[in-house]
Amino acid sequence: MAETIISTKDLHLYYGQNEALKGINLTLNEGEITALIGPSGCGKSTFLRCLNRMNDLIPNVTTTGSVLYKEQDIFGPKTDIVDLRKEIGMVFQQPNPFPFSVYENITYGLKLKGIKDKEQLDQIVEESLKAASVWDDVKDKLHASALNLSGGQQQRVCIARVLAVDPAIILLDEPTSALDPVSSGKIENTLLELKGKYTMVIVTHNMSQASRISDKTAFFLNGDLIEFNKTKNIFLEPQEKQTDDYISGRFG
Ligand SMILES: Nc1ncnc2c1ncn2[C@@H]1O[C@H](COP(=O)(O)OP(=O)(O)OP(=O)(O)O)[C@@H](O)[C@H]1O
Repeated sequence: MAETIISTKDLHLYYGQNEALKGINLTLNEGEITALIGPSGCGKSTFLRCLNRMNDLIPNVTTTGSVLYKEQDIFGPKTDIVDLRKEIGMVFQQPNPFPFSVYENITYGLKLKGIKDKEQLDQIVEESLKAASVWDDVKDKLHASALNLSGGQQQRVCIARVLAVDPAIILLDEPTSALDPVSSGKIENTLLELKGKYTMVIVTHNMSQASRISDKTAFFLNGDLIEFNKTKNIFLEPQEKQTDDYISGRFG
């Protein structure tokens, strides 16, 4: 039986008066990839950002309900946000490496964690870049600016940066939508290789991407979670008419 790693209970989120999430109950299992799908504006990114309290950075946001990570409510007083975001890392739509070298991008979070030993840093840099399948591309330019890499390479460096601090969960908000098909394919392969070791949640508009890489799929519509099931079931035998309409392109 797969173990639950994070679950939301009656999660509501309001931007001012606008209710963007309307009571979401969702349980994610360790080591699985879950795809969040649904038309634009239905709350996928908002939900994703709840999982590591990224919405705290947005003014005028009210959240009710709970997000239990390893059985503790992340909105509770015991949560250290910096630690939480190391354990639950995030990769964004636009590759956003820091304007430093590749090496410094990867060691940034490690130095914040107090790791200073050069040998240890070198080792984690190599391991993280290898795990993100970008080592061969960058091993000869570790000290050149990450901004000089291609978009796809930058995105894989961003994944390596998240991996370096040893997260449990990786949140990915449309990580390939700004990339060409070859780079997107490389990211997908990277995610498949990381599956099992990390729990991943990916927002995607690309139905074939969701069906290729995810174990489970959650379909959102207007702030509601309409259907959540094994990806195969969602795509082959959706239980709800709205899911069927969406995946067969009748709206959205
Ligand atoms: N920072 C914000 N301030 C105010 N309203 C917001 C903010 N971010 C999102 N919203 C609103 O919340 C709702 C859900 O948006 P969200 O970005 O979560 O949807 P989405 O499903 O991820 O959309 P997309 O697929 O276009 O990225 C929308 O009505 C959106 O306008």
